[in-house]
Amino acid sequence: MLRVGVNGYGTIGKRVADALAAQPDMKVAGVAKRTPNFEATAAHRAGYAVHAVGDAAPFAEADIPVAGDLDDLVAVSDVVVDCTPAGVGARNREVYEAHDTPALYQGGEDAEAVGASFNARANYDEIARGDAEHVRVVSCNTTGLSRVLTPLAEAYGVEKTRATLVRRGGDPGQSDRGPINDILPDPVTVPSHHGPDVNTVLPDLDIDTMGVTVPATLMHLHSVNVTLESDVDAEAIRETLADESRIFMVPEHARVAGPGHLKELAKDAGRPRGDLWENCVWEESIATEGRDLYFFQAIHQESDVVPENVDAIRALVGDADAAESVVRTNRALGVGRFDAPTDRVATTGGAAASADD
Ligand SMILES: NC(=O)C1=CN([C@@H]2O[C@H](COP(=O)(O)OP(=O)(O)OC[C@H]3O[C@@H](n4cnc5c(N)ncnc54)[C@H](OP(=O)(O)O)[C@@H]3O)[C@@H](O)[C@H]2O)C=CC1
Ligand SMILES: O=C(OP(=O)(O)O)[C@H](O)COP(=O)(O)O
Repeated sequence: MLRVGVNGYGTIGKRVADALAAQPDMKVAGVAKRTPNFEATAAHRAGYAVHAVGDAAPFAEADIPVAGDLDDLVAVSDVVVDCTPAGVGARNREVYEAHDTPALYQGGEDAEAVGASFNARANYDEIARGDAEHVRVVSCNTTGLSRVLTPLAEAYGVEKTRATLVRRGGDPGQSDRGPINDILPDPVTVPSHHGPDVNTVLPDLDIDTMGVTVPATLMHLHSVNVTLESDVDAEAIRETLADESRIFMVPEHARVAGPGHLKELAKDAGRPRGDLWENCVWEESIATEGRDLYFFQAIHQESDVVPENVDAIRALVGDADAAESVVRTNRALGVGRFDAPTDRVATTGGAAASADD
């Protein structure tokens, strides 16, 4: 049983902790946080040992028992998943190294500084075979691009990818970043950092990306053009992507217009926090013109990296291979499954859809 510490219990950290707790081969050794806010209370109520980073007194005032400090958490962890804000993880590395404890970092950390980057579909085996002790799980947009481009490259060869990322302005809970009322080239420099970030896990891929930030919070939206190495028809692409466990092929009959509907679908299906761990690719958007492929996909930035963190732990210290880990992670979380009535609509058309047709 792998004991995993989670340092930083916010948007990503709390989701990673819950995903780890669901795994048959892992347990949450504890979580660390600086301030005893509502999330710290929720962590305590979820049964996670709460460790205080810095002054522990405010936790006592908030009736949150403290199991120790960050050092104490690392001492009882086989692996630590750092989910602190961008750039903070790099500062925590020395604590993990002092305990000789392998650690995962998130996409906000500098790829060069961490040294190795991870995406289960793109490079699980490379990380598992390697000797990296500190690995960065690539960010949500890079996760979404890597997951879809890897199978396309494997099946057809990819000559060039061009993607425009319409990025949400901030997460629903990030009120300090709003209110937002603009449309920004972001970054205004082209290509954006996303292409090189994809190259940290797919080094040979020729990809250019552009970023735009908009007044939205629910999901990112990608407009993707891939020039393949051979002519292909849209049906073959649909079949290839439908085989990917972490790609949800949004069917036309579901009448999903955008992230608003997708989040409703996830909540109706009883997903925790309305999370969508999968890339959401609109089936009807898939179009081909000779060797050129076009499609739209939506990425739930708060959760698509969560199963990746679970797999990255096994790649780092576990004994499972890529296929085993992904199956185990997906099964424990319910990735690719929508249990409520929407499941019938999403997969087979079901009674609801036929009534509408
Ligand atoms: N949100 C997103 O859309 C995505 C974020 N990421 C990446 O994930 C990482 C975390 O982001 P996110 O979860 O959104 O950030 P949040 O701000 O939501 O959460 C950060 C957490 O870390 C805690 N924290 C802050 N400083 C420290 C510290 N020194 N030690 C321990 N805990 C600390 C914060 O609470 P407190 O201050 O109370 O301790 C909070 O619990 C970043 O690298 C980000 O780039 C990746 C993909 C998507
Ligand atoms: O979109 C993200 O990063 P990315 O666009 O750099 O891949 C992550 O969701 C983090 O975004 P943020 O830095 O706007 O919180």
